[in-house]
This record gives sequence, C-alpha cells and structure tokens, in this order.
Amino acid sequence: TRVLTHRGTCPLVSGTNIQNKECFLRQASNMAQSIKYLGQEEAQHIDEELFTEYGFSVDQLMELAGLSCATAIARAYPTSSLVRARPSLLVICGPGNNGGDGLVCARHLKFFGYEPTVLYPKRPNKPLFQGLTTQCEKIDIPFLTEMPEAVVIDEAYHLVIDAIFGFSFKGAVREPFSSILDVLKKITVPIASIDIPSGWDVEQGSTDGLQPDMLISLTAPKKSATHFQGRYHYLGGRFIPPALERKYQLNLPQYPSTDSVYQL
Ligand SMILES: NC(=O)C1=CN([C@@H]2O[C@H](COP(=O)(O)OP(=O)(O)OC[C@H]3O[C@@H](n4cnc5c(N)ncnc54)[C@H](OP(=O)(O)O)[C@@H]3O)[C@@H](O)[C@H]2O)[C@@H](O)CC1
Ligand SMILES: [K+]
Repeated sequence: TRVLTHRGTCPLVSGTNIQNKECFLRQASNMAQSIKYLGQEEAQHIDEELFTEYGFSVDQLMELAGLSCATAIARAYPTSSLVRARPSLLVICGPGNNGGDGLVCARHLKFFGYEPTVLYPKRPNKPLFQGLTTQCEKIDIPFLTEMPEAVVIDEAYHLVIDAIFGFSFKGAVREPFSSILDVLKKITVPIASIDIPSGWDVEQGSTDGLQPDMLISLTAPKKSATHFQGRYHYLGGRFIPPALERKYQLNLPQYPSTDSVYQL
C-alpha cells in the first residue's frame, strides 16, 4: 500500500508526477502489450499457416506487404523532403518473396510520385514474379542490368530499398548478393530494409552488416530487429487474423484508423 500511495516521478512519462499506482498499472499494461519479436522458425510457421489454415494466397499477402512498405517509406521520406529534382529510388530485389515485396513496393512508390529503378539480378521462373516484373515494366520503371558503384548510387538516388533477403535467409551470403551487399555497405544515402536488413542473421543480427536508416517489419519484428539502430522502425502487414495473433501471442499494436503501417 505504501507503494500505491506514494507520489513520485513516473519513469514512463518523464517529467510528470503521477501516482505510483497509475505508473505501476501503465507499466504492467505496457509490458503485457509489448510486441513479440519472432524467431526465424516462428516467422516461417506463421507465414505457412496464413496460407494453409487461413486461406490466403501468396500474391495477396505480398501485395499488402509491399503496399505497407511503400506507405511507410512515403511517411518517412515524403517526396517534398527529397532535395534533388527527381525523387529517385533504387529498389534491389532478391530471389525470394522478400524480392517480390520489393517489386510491389516499387510499383506503389511509382504511383505515389517517386521514380523507382529496380535491380533484380536473380529472377525465379514463376508466374507470380514474372507478373510483378511486367507490371513494373509497363509503368516505365527501369530495370538495371548490373549493380552500380557506390559513388554512382550516392549521386543518382535518394534512398535504396533493400528487398534482398527476408526471414528465410541463412548462412553466408552467396553471389551475386555478397558483392551487392559490399557496395551497399559503402553508400551514404539511406537504406530502407524490408522485413530484415539483408545479410543479417534473422535472430542475431550482424555486427559488420548493413546499417539501414529504416526497417519495415512485416507481421511482427524478428529478433534481429532489437539491434536495429536506424531512425525509422515501422510495422506493416495488417492482415493477421486475431486467432493467429493469439496463438503466437504477437501482442500487435492497434493500427491507427485505416492505416496499414504503425511506427514502432
Ligand atoms: N507472413 C508474412 O509476413 C509475409 C512475408 N512476406 C515476405 O516474404 C519473406 C520471406 O520470403 P521467403 O521465404 O521466400 O524468403 P526470402 O528471405 O525472401 O529469401 C529466400 C531466398 O533467398 C535465398 N537465400 C537464402 N539464404 C541465402 C544466402 N545465404 N545467400 C544467397 N541467397 C540466399 C534463397 O535461395 P535458395 O536457398 O533457395 O538458393 C531463396 O531464394 C518475408 O521476409 C517477407 O518479406 C510477404 O511476401 C508475404 C507475407
Ligand atoms: K530485406
């Protein structure tokens, strides 16, 4: 009772003097609601269940994931904040679904008024990815044939979108992506990573890897996101059914209104 009646400074609301009881309750509620950071297998299981148990298709979720990435990027880097004449972006897409998110994101960013260019060096021979590529080409998004040097990227683009690897990445990075990541470590323009900073261990992160300015975690952050030190961390992918959220105790925050992104 002494704790409950004592007045002091609440560490959660700096500079305010509220009753400790309130502070305690708020802290307890925040702890109860803190969002879960997923391990690699857990992220893969949730993804699998969305398709097998909940009836979603890959292209559906990829569209929502990519749209939330484009929305978060437009929030963090509005076209009006970009100093050069053209709001040019480089989107680098990898061989899996993370790369697919990148293609969807590039398409939406084009409709949002940006000038994306795509590098897509390893393209899966599947209708989904061929369709996403065609959709970009048909709205005049250029595709590069090789990775530019770091100085060229710094000169030509405002932002690089890293859609190379997501939650299925494992082991040492293989070519051509190891050379691409080496270049990305040298650039000075900011990097926005989709789901995981590419090359990072999904759970442990990386001490000498990319240091993105932005991370858009899809569904829920992965454990490596605790090491993210950039300015903007957004949650996207507002499509998790409540029963699935409960099963995995995701404790997702309430997305505001009709938003598809939430700034963490
Ligand atoms: N539920 C959600 O939240 C949703 C998530 N979505 C998105 O899907 C993402 C997960 O997609 P994913 O499972 O296709 O795997 P991803 O990480 O893109 O890459 C696998 C590819 O990388 C390769 N590869 C692996 N290691 C490598 C290495 N060391 N060096 C080189 N290559 C390596 C591997 O090649 P392989 O081993 O087959 O040769 C394979 O081709 C997820 O992060 C999110 O962005 C949304 O689209 C839908 C809803
Ligand atoms: K990525």
